[in-house]
Amino acid sequence: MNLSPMPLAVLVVDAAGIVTSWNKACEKLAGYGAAEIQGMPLLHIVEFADPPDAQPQLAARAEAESDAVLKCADGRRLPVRVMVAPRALEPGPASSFSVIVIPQPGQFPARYALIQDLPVADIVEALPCVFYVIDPSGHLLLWNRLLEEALEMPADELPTAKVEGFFDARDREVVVDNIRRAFEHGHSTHEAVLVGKHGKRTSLLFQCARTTLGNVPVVFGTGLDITVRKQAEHGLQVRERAIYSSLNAIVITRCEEHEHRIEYVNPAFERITGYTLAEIKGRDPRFMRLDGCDEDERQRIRMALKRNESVRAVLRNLRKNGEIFWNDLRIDPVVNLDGEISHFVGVINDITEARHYERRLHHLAHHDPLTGLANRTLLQERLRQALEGAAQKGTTLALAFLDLDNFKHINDHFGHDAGDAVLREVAQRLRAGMREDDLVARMGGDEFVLLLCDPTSRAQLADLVERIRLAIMAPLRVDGQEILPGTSIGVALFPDDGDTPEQMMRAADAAMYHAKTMGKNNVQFHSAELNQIVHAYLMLEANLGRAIRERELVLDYQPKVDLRSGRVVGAEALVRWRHPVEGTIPPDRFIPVAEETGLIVPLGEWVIEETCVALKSMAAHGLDDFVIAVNLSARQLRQRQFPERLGQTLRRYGVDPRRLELEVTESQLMDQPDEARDALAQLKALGVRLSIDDFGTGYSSLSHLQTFPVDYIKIDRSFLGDVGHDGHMVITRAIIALGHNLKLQVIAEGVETREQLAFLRAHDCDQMQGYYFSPALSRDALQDLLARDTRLPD
Ligand SMILES: Nc1nc2c(ncn2[C@@H]2O[C@H](COP(=O)(O)O[C@H]3[C@@H](O)[C@H](n4cnc5c(=O)[nH]c(N)nc54)O[C@@H]3COP(=O)(O)O)[C@@H](O)[C@H]2O)c(=O)[nH]1
Repeated sequence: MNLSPMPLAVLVVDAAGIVTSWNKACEKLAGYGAAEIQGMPLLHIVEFADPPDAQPQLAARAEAESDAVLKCADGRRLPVRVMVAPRALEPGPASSFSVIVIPQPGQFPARYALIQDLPVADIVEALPCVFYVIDPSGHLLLWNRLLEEALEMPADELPTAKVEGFFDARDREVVVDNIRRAFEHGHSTHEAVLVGKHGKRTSLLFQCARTTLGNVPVVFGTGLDITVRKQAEHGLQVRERAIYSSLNAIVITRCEEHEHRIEYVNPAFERITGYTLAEIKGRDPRFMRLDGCDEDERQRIRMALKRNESVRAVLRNLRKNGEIFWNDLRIDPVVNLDGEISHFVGVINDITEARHYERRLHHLAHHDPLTGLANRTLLQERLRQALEGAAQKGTTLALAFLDLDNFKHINDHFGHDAGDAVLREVAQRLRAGMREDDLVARMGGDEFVLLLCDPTSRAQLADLVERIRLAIMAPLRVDGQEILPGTSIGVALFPDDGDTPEQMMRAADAAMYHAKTMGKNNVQFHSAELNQIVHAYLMLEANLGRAIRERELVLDYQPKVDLRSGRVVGAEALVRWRHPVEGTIPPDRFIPVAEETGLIVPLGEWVIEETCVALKSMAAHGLDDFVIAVNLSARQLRQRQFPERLGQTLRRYGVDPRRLELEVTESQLMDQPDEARDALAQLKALGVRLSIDDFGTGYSSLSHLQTFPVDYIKIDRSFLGDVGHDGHMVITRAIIALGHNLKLQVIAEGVETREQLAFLRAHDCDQMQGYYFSPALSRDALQDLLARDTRLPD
């Protein structure tokens, strides 16, 4: 080992205490040459202070400090302290020792005497920091390799460059100031960034001191590379600013023995909660909790904190002003440099607005916007829950489907605003009739549903539903006009009619359909037979459209006979459905379905076209005064474009309008007499004939009757039923007289017996129609009958 650069005096001795080597500092201190000392026993030059008889072996002095005297070459006895260090890394007896000799205080040689031989240049080069010497002109006189590396400049370029140019422009003024201060006051300290020739940036902490080289005052010093620390500091600052500026509230708690105390909250926390850091520092963050709420979430947080785990929870907290806010909270443990969890950081996201919005959306998704009632989705959810609950508890449940009667008519006649007002009022009436636990829903259009939990008995349920029906029937005024709503109600019961939502809905729907077909405005309970009826009805509905398209419908014609001449003067066209499987289906089974579904419009158009074909064919056979009557449905009559379309059809087929008769029932006319009168007037203007069918059943007032532009009235066949029945005969006679008074021809329908015929003839009725003469015939059969000029016998 080369001991020469060491400033301490060190001797190396073997286990026997013989000097094997020593350093320059030792030479200087004791004044011996190397050759003199080599091989000398240590005790010849070092005299330990302890008495000779108690002197321990050298090994025993290891790691201990002893007072001694160094016997110098010039005879001086220098008081010293001696340290003996075994020269072995492993434990066990050492084979040699380092003996460090340190002069006692006050005995030290001049400070630099020990180091004057040290290689200063090497030391400066090896310094772990930048070294520099600057002259008063601001140029470098001396520097080390680290400075060259930082400046990315070769040694020969450095002396000519001014020092301030080595720095970042922002630091130059400070640098110059600090160099000047060191010249003036002897020292200065500053941080600055050195910028290398190729852009390398090094942050340095400069320590400057003044000295003189010869006569030249200089500033010299070191620059410690603090780039890494600066970057770390910068990173910390950025993170601190980020926490400070975060829109999410951040709370940092210190955790000590499972206690959590607030140490820091950022401005967003202060803004969201209303509490300042000063107010809540040291408190447990749970002081914001809302008692009695979100217990499960809070329990999850407690468990996670106990296990030092991250946790996310959504709970309600209280702001300082007492307001509740929804807190989407994320808590994470913070590990310190020792790997221990010292803190927790909580990020609070105020999701109150989002929650409200979510709730609103949820409400919108589950409620009908017009009435505020539950919608189909919510009904299905609640029905499922209610069925599960009832099954568990063994209770009953009722589901009632309500469909407003003639709602389309309300809309068409009073306008959509009035329709909406009716729906809102009906919703209100339904709500008023329900208990807290029951549910009222609107399925869309004019369909409502009631979910009635655990009705006490079927009779009471029937009573309740009937009261609801009556409540809905109460007149209401919209824009000064009186509207009379009505409803058909179908009821299904759990467990009798189904035990799944789908079965219950189907059963209630079927019962409601049945109520419709039973003449509307009534209540029907579901039953097995009803199911079949409704099934058949629905099948009919599904197949009728196809029947029209596939031409499965046919027209038969029932002859009408002039009672005076006995001649066939016309016929009534009656539609039949030749069903490929079920055979002939009579019109009174499918016409109401067609009415209900709107299919009556295309069906009615087809009937008129078919009648035109028949009339054209008859005209071709010379029967150009023959009249065919067709039945008009209420919907057809209400259609605004109907008269125009009829005119086009007649023209297209080249049919004389006087050959076509349109039959409209008395009740259709009396439903809305003013509208009916206008519609009839337009039809009359085309030139067609008009008759009032089923006369006597629709309670028309004479004043109305006078104003309808019709040609015939047809006495309803119920009045002819029993000729011996006084009341019927009186009515029939009166209708004939009334018709003649109004200059109308009177037709009797459903004539089945000779007695009826005789009665009609006796009372001067104009025409008859009925099985007595002929049932409805095919077109060919009718043409045959006409060709043979078959007449009614006298
Ligand atoms: N809108 C449309 N309605 C139509 C059309 N075709 C028929 N209908 C209506 O269907 C109802 C039933 O008609 P239908 O089963 O054809 O019965 C008619 C006759 O067959 C029957 N009739 C005729 N004579 C007698 C008789 O002596 N006795 C007796 N018991 N019944 C008899 O009466 C029905 C005709 O009635 P009406 O229309 O009132 O003249 C019926 O309401 C038809 O209107 C159509 O194309 N469109």
